[in-house]
Amino acid sequence: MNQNRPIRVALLGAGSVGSQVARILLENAEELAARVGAPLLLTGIAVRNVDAKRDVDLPKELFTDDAERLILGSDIVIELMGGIDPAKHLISLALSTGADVVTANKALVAAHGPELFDQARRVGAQLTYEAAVAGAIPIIRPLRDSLAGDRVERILGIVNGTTNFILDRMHTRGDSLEEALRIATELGYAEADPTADIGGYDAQQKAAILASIAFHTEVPVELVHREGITEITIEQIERAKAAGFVVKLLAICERVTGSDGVEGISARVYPALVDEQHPLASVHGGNNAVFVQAQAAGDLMFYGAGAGGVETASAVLGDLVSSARRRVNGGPGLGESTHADLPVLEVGEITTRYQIILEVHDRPGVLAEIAKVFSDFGVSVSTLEQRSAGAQDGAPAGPSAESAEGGATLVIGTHAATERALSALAEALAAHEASRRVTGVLRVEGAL
Ligand SMILES: NC(=O)c1ccc[n+]([C@@H]2O[C@H](COP(=O)([O-])OP(=O)(O)OC[C@H]3O[C@@H](n4cnc5c(N)ncnc54)[C@H](O)[C@@H]3O)[C@@H](O)[C@H]2O)c1
Ligand SMILES: N[C@@H](CCO)C(=O)O
Ligand code: NA
Repeated sequence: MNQNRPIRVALLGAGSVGSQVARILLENAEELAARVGAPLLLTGIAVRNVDAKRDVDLPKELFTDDAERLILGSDIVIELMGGIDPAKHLISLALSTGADVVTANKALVAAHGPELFDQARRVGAQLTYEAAVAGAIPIIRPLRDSLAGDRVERILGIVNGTTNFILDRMHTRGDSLEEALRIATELGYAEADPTADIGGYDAQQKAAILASIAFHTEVPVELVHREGITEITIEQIERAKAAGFVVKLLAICERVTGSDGVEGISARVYPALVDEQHPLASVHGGNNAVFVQAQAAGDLMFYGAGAGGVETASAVLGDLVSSARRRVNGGPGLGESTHADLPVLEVGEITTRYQIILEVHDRPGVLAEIAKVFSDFGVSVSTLEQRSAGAQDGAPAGPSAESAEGGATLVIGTHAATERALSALAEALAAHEASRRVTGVLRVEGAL
């Protein structure tokens, strides 16, 4: 029998995630109490509209539209409303009373994490956010605790379920981006405004959070280079497939040395070609995976559901149990360490590889002219494939209508070079009089 007083838990938000958290809290109350050493008492659920119809049947008397009142007197506040306002104010209010806070709000943690962590530290409270990155997959805690004695070198993550679902559908079924997004939204993966997903903003926030923890450095979200998937075409996907690649939206966080020899870090998000043999290539649907390379541990892969209400509720409840145990047993709150304070280098400084698909005039000397552009920019070609108009390569459409009148398509893979040199090269190729059209420029990541 449990002798400890109940832990008072307030829930803010009862949407996809919040309603599942409430359901599990109520259904598994006995088991959770046994694990914590005290009952977890759900004191209320703050929502916008108490009468709204919900997918999960929860006791009506728990609902309130007065979040501030609910927070006062709580031991732990779970924020699952999303957005910056009023979530930030409410979390700050909760921390000011000494309550621990659990949140899944990556937008808030990425933009205002440091000030909230500071506030938590000052009052000896704990602010945890396992669900904010890669949903159900344990990744925050492994990076912060399990790998705290190692040196993380690189993280390569598929951290947005919506875009992974879309790219996977485009790759495996030839769906359009719009059609695949519609289904991802129905499945509850997409953000309220799906621009956050397809524009890469959600992954950018997650990359900022991952890089901050992995490299013990505050990484402001605006220093994370971001490109979304809105420009990706079925043609690019098919070309990638024919060349043995898949297109994935990657969050990449790594230690890098800048051109001036300064050690720093890079955090960036963009769609990239991944070799079909790479473990990240087999991450399908709305799943996420985070591939971590650490000095002593070597390669680690964390894989599972990165989105979805009930799956994400698992991560929220894990944080809740952690805070509740601390309430029962005492001890300091988990804190963030930012002692390394490494500079975040601009994307131009990083080294990567490109695959460029270029439609050129099919006439003598074109290859030599194109090769000269590469050498002018100091970029070396690693693979070159030329396809004449109408060649069967498994790719649809391929050469444009124009190229049927005597054009050819070049698929050029580069060796590693700086992003600055590669992007200047791609621009010069597009402007070159031998070229008709650049149909695709994608980085190649995840060398095997
Ligand atoms: N859905 C997922 O798969 C997923 C996965 C990981 C993280 N997250 C994060 O979890 C959080 C919640 O996501 P969700 O999908 O459950 O959202 P949702 O839109 O389904 O639910 C939001 C809930 O918050 C309430 N709410 C919003 N603004 C409010 C306000 N001003 N006052 C009172 N109540 C308010 C709404 O009434 C609703 O009950 C977000 O931060 C999201 O980024 C979601
Ligand atoms: N919209 C997000 C939800 C999980 O953070 C995604 O698709 O991954
Ligand atoms: Na997680």
